[in-house]
Amino acid sequence: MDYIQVQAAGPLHGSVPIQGSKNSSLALLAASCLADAEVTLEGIPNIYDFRVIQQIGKDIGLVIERRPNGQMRMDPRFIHSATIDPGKASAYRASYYFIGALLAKFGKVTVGFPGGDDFVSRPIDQHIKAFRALGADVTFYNDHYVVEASQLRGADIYFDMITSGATINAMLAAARANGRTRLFNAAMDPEVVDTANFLNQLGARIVGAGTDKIRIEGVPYLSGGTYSVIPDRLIAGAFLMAAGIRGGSVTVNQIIPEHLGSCLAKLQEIGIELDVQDQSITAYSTGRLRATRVRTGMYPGFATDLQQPLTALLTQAGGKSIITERVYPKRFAHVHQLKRLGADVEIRKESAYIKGGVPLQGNWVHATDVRAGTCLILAGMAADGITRITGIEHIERGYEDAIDMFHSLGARVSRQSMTDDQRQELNEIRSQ
Ligand SMILES: CC(=O)N[C@H]1[C@@H](OP(=O)(O)OP(=O)(O)OC[C@H]2O[C@@H](n3ccc(=O)[nH]c3=O)[C@H](O)[C@@H]2O)O[C@H](CO)[C@@H](O)[C@@H]1O
Ligand SMILES: C=C(OP(=O)(O)O)C(=O)O
Repeated sequence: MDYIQVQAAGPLHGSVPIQGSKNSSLALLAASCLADAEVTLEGIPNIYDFRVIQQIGKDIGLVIERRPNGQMRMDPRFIHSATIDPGKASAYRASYYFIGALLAKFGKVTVGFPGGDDFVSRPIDQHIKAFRALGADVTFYNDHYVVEASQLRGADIYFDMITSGATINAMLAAARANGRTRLFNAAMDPEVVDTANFLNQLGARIVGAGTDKIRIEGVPYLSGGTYSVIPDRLIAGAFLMAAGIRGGSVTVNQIIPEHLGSCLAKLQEIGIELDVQDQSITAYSTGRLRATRVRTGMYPGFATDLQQPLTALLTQAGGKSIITERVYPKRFAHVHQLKRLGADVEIRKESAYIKGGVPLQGNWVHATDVRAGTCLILAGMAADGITRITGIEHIERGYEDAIDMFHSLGARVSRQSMTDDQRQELNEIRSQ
């Protein structure tokens, strides 16, 4: 088994190019099934979830060919099945997009329940509600569910809460439905806008993405084309935070700064200086940070996926910080690991109370999900001694090359193979 080893180093310096957005890529890869011709997607990161999609593609006849520089050729014309293997569907979260993407063409889609980061219960009732509103029947079985509609028809859909996944899925299904669909209380995330832009480039008629009301006129045909995925705002945010934890300067390149508005405001509040350019941001920090209060929220609020690296950062900010998690109120698995490094954090209801400025000490910790992984790498950079992080597979769900990226900034981060002695040490720790 491999683990990530992190040791304290001097200030970070350098710049990193930011990969294409994981969450947008997952939507675009499925959305390509809606096309009636070949599609080329650019900037798709080579991450674990993508490799699962490649296997699903093979099963259903979706041609997926990876070319150099993150370019993907997708040919949906040979899809012969809309049955997604439950095991593969459950290996990641966004497999639910195959329903929206295949329903109009096939009339019946079978798919396993979504997997992905298992930090809390993550219902899909709003996806189901949207499919039913569009005229589909949904039947649940033990390890999969079946969505059927002989003819999807446009409808007005009012989401009970703001959800990016259900907004995108409803948009996919409605793109080729009969008539007009209107989505109310829609998510405004850049990934929603990216999916709408992609579909519109293929000939879809989607208006209003990026606001809370989206109107979709269904079309009978979608052409092929070439499209570049947006950069990953969540990875960019985490690297800017890395500058704060050790001091120094970190530039994130090839990004869209507007996607990071609430994150940038918060980083400035805690004492990180920012130089924002058209497609890059540099964070400067002396390592002296101020405590703050943060509430996560759906876009343009502070992203729940940035809450974990921010928690690591705030363990080093003098004073008391409070992070309130409003999107997934129990998403605090990383806090238990931070405490193993000596962090003083207490969870009460949906909030983490952090006493900052407490020295951290290296230890074995486990990344339970992709963002917990980033949090622990950052915390390890601030800790004395060696921090060893297991659960690399979770980090690889989101990052193409996290270790090299941190390493290139001067961080002492490396991948190591576990020795027999270490395995025994870890077993002893886990049995305590
Ligand atoms: C693959 C992907 O894009 N994952 C992202 C996506 O997940 P995902 O699309 O699953 O998350 P949603 O935006 O749907 O969830 C937002 C909120 O709505 C709730 N909800 C959602 C759907 C539903 O049917 N019922 C329901 O109650 C959720 O529990 C959560 O409280 O957005 C999350 C919130 O920004 C991010 O953390 C994930 O990284
Ligand atoms: C929660 C996340 O991903 P997923 O929804 O794919 O599990 C994430 O990217 O932080």
